[in-house]
Amino acid sequence: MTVSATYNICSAIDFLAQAQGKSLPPSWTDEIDESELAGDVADIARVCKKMGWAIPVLQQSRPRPDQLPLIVYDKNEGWAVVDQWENEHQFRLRNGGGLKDFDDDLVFFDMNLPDPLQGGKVQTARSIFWQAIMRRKQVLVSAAIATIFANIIALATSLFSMQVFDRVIPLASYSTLFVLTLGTLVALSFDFVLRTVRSLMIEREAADIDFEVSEYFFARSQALRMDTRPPGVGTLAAQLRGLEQVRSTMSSGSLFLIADLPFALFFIGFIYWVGGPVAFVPIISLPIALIFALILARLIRNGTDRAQVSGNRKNGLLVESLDAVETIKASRGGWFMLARWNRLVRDVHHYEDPVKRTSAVAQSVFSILQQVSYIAIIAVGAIQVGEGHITSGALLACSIIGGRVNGPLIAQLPNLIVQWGYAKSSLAALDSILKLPIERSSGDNSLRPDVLKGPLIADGVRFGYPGARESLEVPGLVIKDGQRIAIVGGIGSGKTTLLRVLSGLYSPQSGALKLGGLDMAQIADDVLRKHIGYLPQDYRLVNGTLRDNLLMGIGSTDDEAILSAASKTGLDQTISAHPMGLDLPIQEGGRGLSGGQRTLVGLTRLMLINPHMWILDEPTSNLDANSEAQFMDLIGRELSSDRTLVVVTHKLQLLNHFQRVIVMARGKIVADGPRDEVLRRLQANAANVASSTVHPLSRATS
Ligand SMILES: Nc1ncnc2c1ncn2[C@@H]1O[C@H](COP(=O)(O)OP(=O)(O)OP(=O)(O)O)[C@@H](O)[C@H]1O
Repeated sequence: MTVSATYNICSAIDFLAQAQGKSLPPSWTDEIDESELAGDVADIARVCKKMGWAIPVLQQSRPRPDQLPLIVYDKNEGWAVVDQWENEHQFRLRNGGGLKDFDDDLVFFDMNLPDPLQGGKVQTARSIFWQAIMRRKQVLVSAAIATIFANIIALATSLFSMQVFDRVIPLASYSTLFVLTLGTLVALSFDFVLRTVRSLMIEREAADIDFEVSEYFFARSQALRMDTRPPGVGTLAAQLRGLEQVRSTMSSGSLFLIADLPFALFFIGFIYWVGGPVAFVPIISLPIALIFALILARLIRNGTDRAQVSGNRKNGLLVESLDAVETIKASRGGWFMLARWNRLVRDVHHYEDPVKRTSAVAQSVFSILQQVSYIAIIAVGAIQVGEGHITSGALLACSIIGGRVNGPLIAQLPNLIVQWGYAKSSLAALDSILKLPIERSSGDNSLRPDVLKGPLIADGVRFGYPGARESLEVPGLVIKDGQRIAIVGGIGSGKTTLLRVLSGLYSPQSGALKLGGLDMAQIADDVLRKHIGYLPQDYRLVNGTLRDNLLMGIGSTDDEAILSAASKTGLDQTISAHPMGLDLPIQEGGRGLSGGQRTLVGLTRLMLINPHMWILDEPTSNLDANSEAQFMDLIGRELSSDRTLVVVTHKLQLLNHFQRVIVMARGKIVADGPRDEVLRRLQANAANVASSTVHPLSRATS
């Protein structure tokens, strides 16, 4: 053993996830109780079982180079991840690149970690639910077996009544009654246990399925490509909330009725056995009920779809009006928003009311059907008893079991169908989210170079926002390592769009972006984000503490490092001014800090990440003169000369800090070169329009 770079099983799995380019939930190890691990080779199976992952495959032979990375267990030293063969006898380890000797006692595991996005394959919402259900086949089979037994036991009460009527009452045989009563009670307790166990099993699995499916959809919504994201955030959120509808339909008690449906045939068979022609009643009434159910499902389909769409838009409007309440109040837009709200509420009712009416009528029809079928069983049964074909006990048994066929199933069918109608509409809305393209996969195929150096080149790049005219056209742009570039231009000239595309957040519709000679679209997301730090114009914070916001996506960093970075950006004043310091609470929507303070948070984050390339969108627009001077000082002193800096600014006085200036107009680069040369051209243009009061930049670029 050359280097003893071993970890416990959890950190080895973390390293493997890194090697496979998959991201595990940050707190996944919280689910593992250390005391459940024995510190032996079986720990890997214990962890996987606990996490619900596939049990890793034991590698039987000496690993081939193409099979790496693998998790390796050494009985003396514990767990590690081997990345590649270094030579015939040694492996290179994942962390720090240490070496490990190969020996026959090492145990290798091929572990396929789950990817929340399953490789980004487009699926339907239905198939995602279905896969999650099928992964729990064993539980479902057990539940089905419990259902079979519970339904067979259900015959006990009817057989009991039959025996009491036919044997006990005529002969006053109380000892028989005692035995029968006891036997039936025992059968009923079995029935109770089986049904309870079945409910608990299904509920537990439904919770697991919910966890798995909602994780998938949340991850998917986060991974949506920024440029193709639907503009309505509230509407999108409401579409995603459709999951709740599907889940509640799935886990509702009504689902058990579906499981019980096949037993209706079994019960009809029983009625035929006990009551002969009495069975014709449920044989006729059951299909009638099912046909009514299908008609109801068709009738409400359109209504649930439209009510769902209007409901989602209503939610979108609600989110928007609460988010933009300041603007709405300041511009007295309350009535305008209220009018839109009322229209949407009316729409929802317009589509929902027919669904409710149809379902109410269906409920009455089904209730009548139930009663008619009961009366018919008694009537037909009475004739059979009268003619001596069956006993009155048999008639009683038939009426009890007839109630099972026509009872809860028929009574709840309309409700279940309406629920299912909404669930189907929700699934369709979820499908429309699944059809949206997602960011580059972080899976196995992404490139994860150890060193990412070299110019950022935009070649024939074109980008347009959905539904908008082309916003950006860059035939050729080269940003070399270490350059300090300022981007200027009039309002709406495409500066922000250029930064979004250069930072890899928005993918161009055509052309290519190359970073260090690699196609940027191929570089793994986490590698790219570490290399390129982007500070948007309006830096938003998320609910949590200031520390959460500073460290989101960075991992654990000690407070000393945070405070040191904060002192460089000027955020330290905000931290020290608040009694809770780094634990200063940030409210939902990122409220709690001023615009300037938010920018400082973003800058401090970048200081902590220290990316190779800094792309900043108007970083000083919210800052006062002091903070601006501190910022310029920061980029002058703290940013080493190999760091690249691309900054959009409207402030001409900042240009002194940059060597190169790019001028944009109408989505195109209209000037690009050394600062002084470009400034001379801008000033010449400005002189031409000296009489105008328009800002020289906007004039020069128009
Ligand atoms: N999310 C969006 N959806 C549709 N069009 C957009 C979107 N964002 C920007 N645009 C359009 O793209 C064009 C360029 O916008 P961009 O934000 O890049 O301009 P800018 O130069 O950064 O402006 P400013 O100086 O005002 O920040 C504008 O015409 C704008 O209308």
